[in-house]
Amino acid sequence: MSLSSTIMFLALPASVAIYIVTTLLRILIRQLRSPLRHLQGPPSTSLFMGNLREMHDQENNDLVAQWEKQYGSTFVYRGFMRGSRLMTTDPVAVGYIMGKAYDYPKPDFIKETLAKMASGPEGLLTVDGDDHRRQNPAFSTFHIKSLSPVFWEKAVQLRAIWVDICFTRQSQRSAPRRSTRLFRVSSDPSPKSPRQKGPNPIELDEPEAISTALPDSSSSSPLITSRPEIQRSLIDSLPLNDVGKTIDVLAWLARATLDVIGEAGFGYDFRSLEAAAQGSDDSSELAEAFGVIFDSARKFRVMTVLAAWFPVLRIFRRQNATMQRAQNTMRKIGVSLIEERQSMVVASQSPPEYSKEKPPLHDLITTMDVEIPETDNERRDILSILIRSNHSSQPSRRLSVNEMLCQISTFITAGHETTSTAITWTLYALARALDVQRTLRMHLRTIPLPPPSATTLTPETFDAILGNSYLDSVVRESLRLHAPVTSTMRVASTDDAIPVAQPFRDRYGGKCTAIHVHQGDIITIPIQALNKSKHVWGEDADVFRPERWMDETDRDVPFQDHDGKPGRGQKSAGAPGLWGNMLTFGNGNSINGNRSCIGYRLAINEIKIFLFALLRDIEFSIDPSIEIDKKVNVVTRPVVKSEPHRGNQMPLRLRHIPPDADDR
Ligand code: HEM
Repeated sequence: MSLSSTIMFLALPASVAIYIVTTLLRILIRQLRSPLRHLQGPPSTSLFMGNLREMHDQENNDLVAQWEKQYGSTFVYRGFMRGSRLMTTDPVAVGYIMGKAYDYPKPDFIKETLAKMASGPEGLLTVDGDDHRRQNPAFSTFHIKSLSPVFWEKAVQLRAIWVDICFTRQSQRSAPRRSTRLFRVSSDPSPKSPRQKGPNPIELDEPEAISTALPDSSSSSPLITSRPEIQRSLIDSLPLNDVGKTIDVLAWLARATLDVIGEAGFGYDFRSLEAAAQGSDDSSELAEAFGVIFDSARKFRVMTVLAAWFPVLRIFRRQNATMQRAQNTMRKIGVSLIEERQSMVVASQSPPEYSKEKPPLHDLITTMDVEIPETDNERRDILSILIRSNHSSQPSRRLSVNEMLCQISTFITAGHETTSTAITWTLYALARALDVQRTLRMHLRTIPLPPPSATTLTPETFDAILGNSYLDSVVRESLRLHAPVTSTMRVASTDDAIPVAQPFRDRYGGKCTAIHVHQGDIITIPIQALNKSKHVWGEDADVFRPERWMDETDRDVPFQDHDGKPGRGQKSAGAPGLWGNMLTFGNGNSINGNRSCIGYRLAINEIKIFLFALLRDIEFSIDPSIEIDKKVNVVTRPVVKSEPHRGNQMPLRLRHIPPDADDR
């Protein structure tokens, strides 16, 4: 071999080795320079994974609360390669970090996972700095209340399907299994999992124990129509069934909330409920495509983590043909939705009013419920409103087509499983607390239904539902105890000293009055642990007690939700949150970066309207021997502890309670 070919032969491995060594050195030096190394915290249990493995079960074993007890409110745990990561439950520190979203953005590996999870690199969830500053105002003009009929229609459709499965088809065995790859709702999509073989996600394996959720597809019941008047008139004449049936409510709710976000987000009919109710694989093209992308991104990939440190690895990522097809489909449908809305806006608004500026940033969240003028032929979905607002803003501030496309997938990613798990956890909490469920039902029954001929509820009825204080307390309490997003992460973009409410001790016993961080340090905000903190919520912080939100004596801290309504329920000052002084929907500061949830009002209204439709005359209970665990994969979903192989599920028993029956 000649000298030059020997050099060539050695050059590649040598450069790879140099690249790896320098990157590792860079990581090591950064860790050695980080002031976080002086903080106390649990010993690392693995060289490569630090404490990450034990953290996998943190929502079930109160790990953060235990660490907090041992090391105080501010401490470090170890991440990949044993890097120190800050964890703090100090309310001032959390408020400071969350309130400076542009100085403390999401770490790259989180943004990348979210982007891959279909929200795209240019959606609101993933953009930073000026792009975020420019995009965020576009979301300020949702008129959430005008979406109530959409929530009602889907809630009633779901209710009718459940009624059909549980009360009118009892003698019938389940329909044959059908294969669909859409929304397996499984936390373990490995090939060994029984779910992987392809049964319908809402069909469980033991028909005797848990009813398969699919009705006989050969006889499509009128109950699965989405026409509310037909459903309501049938509901009241249902037979009382004392035994009831058990179904996996999570899988059904995932479909219902997908349909909602399709309609409310961009006027698209996913037909996901309808398809499942008819036992068919034939849901919409977009639902299929999103399912492919979302399922694949949800899988934990070491490659994604490694690529955060070794960016060169990104070029080796394989994009298989199915994934490519799914992305093309999403793009094709997204572009046609945008074009259709754009031409409607141009037709209704000419010439465009370029002079109108967007509202100043600090008005954004507070204006979310503002009435916007709408003509009959204007669509009210979020995309249409976004396009109208885009059209009338200065050209330099407009969203590009790519950015619009990313918002479509952002709505689906951020607004669908968050809400379905929130409703699921609420039904679960109510199933475990039947007395609370009875009280809630009593309150819901005081809200009159319109005559059977009505196609939807009146604005007054929607107002009565959304303003019902017991329902509001139940939803707040459930979202406190069962936050669908249980933690979030930030990275320090500069060296900083984070203020704290409580001084804490470093590992040498020294007193610290601020948390010093170095650029690049990673921070975890333990949303669930903060929501359950005994310092804030009292000794019964772990208990589902909606009354805590109604009790005047509990409200000793003045606080306002971002929409100006009085914040309620906190015993002492907790971390400031967007809603109800809890971090379930994150938090932000309109001046230094607001990354709080733009969909929180939509989600709350949707949850309330679903609960109203489902709980008025159906009782939800759970077999007391079933233990439910939480499993985090971006969103925190339930699993049956003894059946981890079945993936995510929430088997609840449904019993019909006629309107005039005493439901005890
Ligand atoms: C119960 C339901 C929901 C929960 C618990 C929830 C929770 C959250 C949380 C915790 C954040 C902040 C994440 C962080 O700072 O790291 C967030 C952000 C966000 N949410 Fe939600 N969300 C819900 C429903 C929705 C809905 C229905 C939509 C859309 C229509 C939505 C859209 C978004 C978007 C776009 C962001 C990113 C905002 C930004 O970074 O500027 N969410 N959500």
